[in-house]
Amino acid sequence: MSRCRGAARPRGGSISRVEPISVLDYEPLARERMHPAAWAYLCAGAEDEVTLRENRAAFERLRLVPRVLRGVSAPDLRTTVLGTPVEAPVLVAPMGVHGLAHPEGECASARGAGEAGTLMAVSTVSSRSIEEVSACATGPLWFQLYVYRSRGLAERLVRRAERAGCRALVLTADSPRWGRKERFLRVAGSLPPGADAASIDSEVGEEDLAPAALTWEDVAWLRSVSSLPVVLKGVLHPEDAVLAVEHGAAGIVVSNHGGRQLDGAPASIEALPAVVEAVAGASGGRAEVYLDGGVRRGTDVLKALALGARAVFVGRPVLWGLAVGGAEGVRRVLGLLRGELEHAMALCGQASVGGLDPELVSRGAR
Ligand SMILES: Cc1cc2nc3c(=O)[nH]c(=O)nc-3n(C[C@H](O)[C@H](O)[C@H](O)COP(=O)(O)O)c2cc1C
Ligand SMILES: CC(C)CC(=O)C(=O)O
Repeated sequence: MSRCRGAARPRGGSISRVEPISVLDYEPLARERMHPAAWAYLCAGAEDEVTLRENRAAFERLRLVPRVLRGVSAPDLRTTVLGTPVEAPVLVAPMGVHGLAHPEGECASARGAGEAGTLMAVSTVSSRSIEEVSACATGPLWFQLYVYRSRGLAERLVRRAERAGCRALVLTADSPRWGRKERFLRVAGSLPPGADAASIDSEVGEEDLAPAALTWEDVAWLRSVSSLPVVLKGVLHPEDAVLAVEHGAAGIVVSNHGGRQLDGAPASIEALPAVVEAVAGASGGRAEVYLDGGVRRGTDVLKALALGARAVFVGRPVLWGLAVGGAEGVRRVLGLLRGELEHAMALCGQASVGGLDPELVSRGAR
């Protein structure tokens, strides 16, 4: 399979554009620039990639029902996430090893995100250390934490993230073991250069680096070792969302890890409404709910916001932009999504991203 997704793209015609005009235009350009094994790793979903495809299909099944004659000429996209202002509710998802896409790795992505006026979540398995990324960053950072069997490592990472100025800890909850990325396993046994995890210190052995089977007590543990807000990533069940709130999570990312963990899990946009409702009941609206998985268009962002997400995280497209144009490519990908969101809001008669009506979204034509 040559592409991450199989949707038809315009063929033939005499017009060739130098500049990509949508996020999806970056995908084939990125593929040309990346090592085949790195590309397979980036694209891969788990096993049959049912959930990977479903993330997109579920967005495409939803319809936006516009409101008219509302005099909206310049929608306001600005919002805050856990108190941090961002220019638009489109954030950079934590992803490992950006060095596979560009030699500057997360340093370039963090600059691109900052220049786009948004925040980036830095993965535990970043190609540049958290200190290096923080030194390059021009915008706010969160730190994504994988808790391995070595709790000492987790605590050291938390301290370093705090010292590096990260504003929240994103605890990934959906990975008690790594998903089987068969698309990658078929083409390569290992990753090409650029895949070293620079923040993992040399004090830990290979066996300490297996993921831990976490429990809710570990959320309480994380809160006890840091005063940073904790965001729980990888929640799909509304009862887990309630438990997250009860254990002190300040935010929840409704996510199936971009279809890379449990194949057969629901699309995140389908899981979102029930989680939003559960969190509203459990926290009185204090905990923020975010979504990731399959966001490729401004209209996807608008659907997620209307269904109750405060912001979305974008994964693979950021790495496509990074592979194509370094920091500038990341800025452009985020800028395209932002521009499309603004356009979609104007067409839907929506003046601001706060308090969008769920009625804006329908499951079929009215
Ligand atoms: C190459 C790659 C690496 C990833 N690494 C991490 C990671 O280190 N930690 C994590 O919590 N999620 C990781 N994810 C999952 C993303 O945070 C996010 O959930 C997913 O990419 C969103 O879906 P999208 O790619 O369709 O936008 C990774 C995803 C990809 C594609
Ligand atoms: C397997 C991990 C080390 C990185 C990750 O979360 C991912 O590639 O999806």
